[in-house]
Amino acid sequence: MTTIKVRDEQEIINKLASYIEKISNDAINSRGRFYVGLSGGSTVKYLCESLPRVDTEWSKWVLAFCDERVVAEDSEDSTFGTYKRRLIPKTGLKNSQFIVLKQGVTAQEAAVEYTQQLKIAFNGDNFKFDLLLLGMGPDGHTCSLFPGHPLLDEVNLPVAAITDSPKPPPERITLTFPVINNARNCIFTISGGEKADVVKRILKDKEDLPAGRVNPIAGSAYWIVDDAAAAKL
Ligand SMILES: O=C1O[C@H](COP(=O)(O)O)[C@@H](O)[C@H](O)[C@H]1O
Repeated sequence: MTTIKVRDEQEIINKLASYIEKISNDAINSRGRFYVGLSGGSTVKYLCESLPRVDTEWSKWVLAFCDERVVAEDSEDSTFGTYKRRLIPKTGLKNSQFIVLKQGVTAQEAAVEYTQQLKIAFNGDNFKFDLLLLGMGPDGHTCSLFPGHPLLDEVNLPVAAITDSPKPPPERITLTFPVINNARNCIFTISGGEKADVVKRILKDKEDLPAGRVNPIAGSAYWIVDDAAAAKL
């Protein structure tokens, strides 16, 4: 786990852009594709600012979601819907490069169908992302993996449904830890004083909270944290 302390949100955006540029170009040069997982919440804001600056071959990107809300695509809560409106027009990406949630089905059905789409994208069962772009809530959740939830211990399903998310909306799908910790790189972007406590609990006190379980077996985890969020380290 590497902690990168930066001054403010602008520096988070700068740092994120340079990491993404390097990781995407390394992946494209070595394997011809760049597999990336996106999160919702505050990560959207950082990616909408940093990705348009990245010098990369956009056509080689394959984009999935670390978690997604089971809502209509035109809902404010849809993570893909938000990227579609706010990010795609600012980059060379096309809608068709995103692996999106099937509409009009239950969370369980959506998780099964999403798994099928990932099998096609990865050409098999080994879902190895080059990069997962992660956020963390003030309770320590990441993706839609919440403290104390049984999904933290899911070892069989690569993508699981959750219908009792403590943070609305309640119905979501999420990658599980076997896939998260199979990634080559994970990057958290964390800002703001309201996250200072949980940042300390995880990075200093080593408390067992979901975001602290992100520890890729053969990869790297980076925490880009601004001064306010790092205040208690
Ligand atoms: O609900 C969610 O929350 C987390 C954290 O959000 P943040 O706004 O505190 O950064 C986010 O990473 C996840 O994708 C989202 O569905």
